[in-house]
Amino acid sequence: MIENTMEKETTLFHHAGNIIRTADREIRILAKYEEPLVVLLGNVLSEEECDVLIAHSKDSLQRSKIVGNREMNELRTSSGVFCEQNATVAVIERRISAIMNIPIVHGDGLQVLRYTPGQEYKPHYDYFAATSRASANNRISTLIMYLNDVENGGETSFPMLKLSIYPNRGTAVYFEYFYNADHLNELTLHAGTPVIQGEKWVATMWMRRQAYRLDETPSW
Ligand SMILES: O=C(O)CCC(=O)C(=O)O
Ligand SMILES: [Fe+2]
Repeated sequence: MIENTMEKETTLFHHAGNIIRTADREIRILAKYEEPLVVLLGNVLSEEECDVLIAHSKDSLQRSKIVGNREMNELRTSSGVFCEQNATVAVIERRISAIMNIPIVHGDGLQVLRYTPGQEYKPHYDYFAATSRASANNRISTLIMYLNDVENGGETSFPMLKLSIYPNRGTAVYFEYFYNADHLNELTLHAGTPVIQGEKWVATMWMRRQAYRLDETPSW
């Protein structure tokens, strides 16, 4: 793709046109915020895939409670698990890799979060601070997939862009934050606003600059 002459920074999102054709699905581009790039995507997951991810994670959430490694912090009050591999997860990860245009071994793994009423994810960045050890192989892009329709609340909001994405089953939001101009990265501050009514389920993939996983069939 030919870059704009207006000193536009590089992007990984090289998809032209209205549709991203992956091996098994046509993803629709619904909306775009140009800089920092935030793209709303439709038809990312089928209803069945959403259900499989929720059911699969429900079990793991249950198990992690039994083991007692309950996670508690003020920033994020939802509960989350990294998905164990299965056939559906493998198919979804291949699709995610095509959308994000990065090999899946750069990914942290598919994390599923569940929010109940009152739960939220306060404003944060997905990348690590330059001073942290994790920043040696920092995150560069995010895909948040919405696994269910939420009755009320639970938007993903970008307060500095004054932009809110409402959770709709099967859709996703993509954004990236490896700009040379740091202020653009800082504009990707985002939050999962409190769920008011119903439950909210999302699956998130964070990509790293370099390979992160050892192979394509890790066990978390
Ligand atoms: O739940 C949301 O809308 C936001 C999730 C999020 O920011 C993340 O998983 O990094
Ligand atoms: Fe986030």
